[in-house]
Amino acid sequence: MTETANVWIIDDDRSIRWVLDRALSQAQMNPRAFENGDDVMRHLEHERPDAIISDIRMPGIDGIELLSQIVERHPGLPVIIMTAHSDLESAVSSYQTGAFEYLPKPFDVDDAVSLVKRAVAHSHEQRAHHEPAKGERADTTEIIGEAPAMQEVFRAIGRLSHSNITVLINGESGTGKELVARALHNHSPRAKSAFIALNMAAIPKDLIESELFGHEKGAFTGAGALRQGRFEQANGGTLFLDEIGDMPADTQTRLLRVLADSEFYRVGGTTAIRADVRIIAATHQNLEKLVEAGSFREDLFHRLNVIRVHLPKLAERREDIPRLMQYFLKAAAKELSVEPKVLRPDTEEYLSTLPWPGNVRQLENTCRWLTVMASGREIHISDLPPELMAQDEAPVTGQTWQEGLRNWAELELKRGKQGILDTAIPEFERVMIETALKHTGGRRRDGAQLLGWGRNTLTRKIKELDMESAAAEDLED
Ligand SMILES: Nc1ncnc2c1ncn2[C@@H]1O[C@H](COP(=O)(O)OP(=O)(O)OP(=O)(O)O)[C@@H](O)[C@H]1O
Repeated sequence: MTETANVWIIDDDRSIRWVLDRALSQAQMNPRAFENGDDVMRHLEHERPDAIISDIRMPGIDGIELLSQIVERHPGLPVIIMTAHSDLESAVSSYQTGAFEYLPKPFDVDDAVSLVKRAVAHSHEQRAHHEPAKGERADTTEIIGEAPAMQEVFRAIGRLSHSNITVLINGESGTGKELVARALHNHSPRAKSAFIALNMAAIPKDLIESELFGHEKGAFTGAGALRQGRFEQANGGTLFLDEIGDMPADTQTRLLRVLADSEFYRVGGTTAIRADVRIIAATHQNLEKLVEAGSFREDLFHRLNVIRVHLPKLAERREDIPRLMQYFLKAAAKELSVEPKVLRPDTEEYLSTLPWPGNVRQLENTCRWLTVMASGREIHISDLPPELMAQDEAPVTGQTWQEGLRNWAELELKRGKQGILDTAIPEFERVMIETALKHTGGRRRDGAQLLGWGRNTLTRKIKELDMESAAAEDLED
C-alpha cells in the first residue's frame, strides 16, 4: 500500500470499535470509528474511505441496509460485514447484497486485519467500476454451526450463491451434506427450479441408469411405460448425487459423457435429450483414493471436483452440540405437538462429550427419542437412551438409582438371600457418606450438614461402617 489506507469501522459495541481501531492503527492504517450507519452515510456524501468494516445489528440502519446503500451509491467501495449472529442467513444476505467478505464474531484480530488489507488492495484495483451484485433472497434453510469449520461452509454457500458451478461435498454420513446441497441450490440462480436428490448407495446397481436417465417403454423387462429420469426432472435445477463413490463404473462413464455434452439418451432410447442440470455431488469416501485404486474415473473426479466443501464430523465441532440439540428438541416438540423438553446443564454437558459416530443425524434422532421418552420436562442424564451410556466409560448406568437398586434386590432374592436390608442400608449410607465427604474435602462438620445429620451421628456411622481410614478427618479437628 502506497498511501495510508482509510478504513471506517462501524459498530455500536465500543469494545469492538476499540479493538479494531487499535489493530488497524498498528497495521499502519488510518481507522475511524462510527457508532451507527446513519453517520456513515452522511460522511460518505463528501468523503470516501478505502474500505469499511461494519457490524450487522445496530440501532438505526443495520449493516445489510447500509451495505445495500453503499453498493448502490458508492460502487467499488469494499464492505466487510461482521456479525455476532453467525448464521447462514446473514452470511448469505451479506454476500448477496454485495459484501466484500463476511466476518463472523468473535474473530481473530489478525484475521480481521488481513481481511481489511485485502479489501483495501481490492479497492485500489477496483475503484473504477464495480457491479452491484444483487440476488433474490431464497427461502431460509436453517443450518446451525458456529464452529469455524461451519463458518467456512457458510462462506462457501455465500460465495457460490451467484454461480451454477459444480460442487463436491465431503463429509461423513449424517454431517449435513444434503442440507448443504439444498442450501447451495436455494441460494443459487436455480432456486426456483427443482432440486432432485439421488443416493447412489440406496439404488440397486442395475437400476441406477434408468433412475438417472429414464427409460423408454419396454427397454428392459419390467419397463412397462416410458419413464423420465432424474436428469430430466432436474432440468433447469440441481441434481444432488449423494454417495457418488458408489456409482458403478459404466454409469460413471455415462455421467461423464452427459456432463460433457449436456445431453443423454434414455435407456433403450435413440433420441438425444438435452438437459441443463447443475450437479452437486457428495461422498463420505476419499475419492482420490478411489481414483488411485481404479474404482473411480479420474476424469469424472476432476469434473466434479471443481469446488470442494468439507463438512466436519460432529465430534470436531462439539461447540455446536448444545444449539443443535435445542433446535432439534424444539422441532421434535412441534412435530409431536408437545411441550419442548429442556436439557439439564449436566445432561447437556455429558451429551457434548459423546463421540456421536452418526453425527448430526444421530443427535437429531436422539432428540426425537427424548421428546417421546423422557418423563419430565427436564431431561436428566438418567433419561438418556441406553446406547448413549454404553458408548462412553462415564459413570452413568442408564438407569435411575432406584431402578438400579430394584434390579439389585431382585437379583439377591433370586439368589435366595434373606435380610437384604442388612446389606443394602449400610451400603447406601456408605455411598452417601463417601460422596458428601468428597464434596467437602473430608471436612466432617460440613459433610454432616450436607447429609442432614448431626456431626456426632456422622462420626458414629463412620465408626460403625468401618470407614475410619477411608473418611480420614483433615486438619480441621
Ligand atoms: N448444521 C445443521 N443444522 C441443522 N440440522 C442439521 C445440520 N446438519 C445436519 N442436520 C440435519 O441432520 C440430518 C442429517 O443431515 P443430512 O441428511 O444432510 O446428512 P448427510 O451428510 O447427507 O447424510 P448421508 O450421507 O447419510 O445421507 C438431517 O435431518 C439434517 O436436516
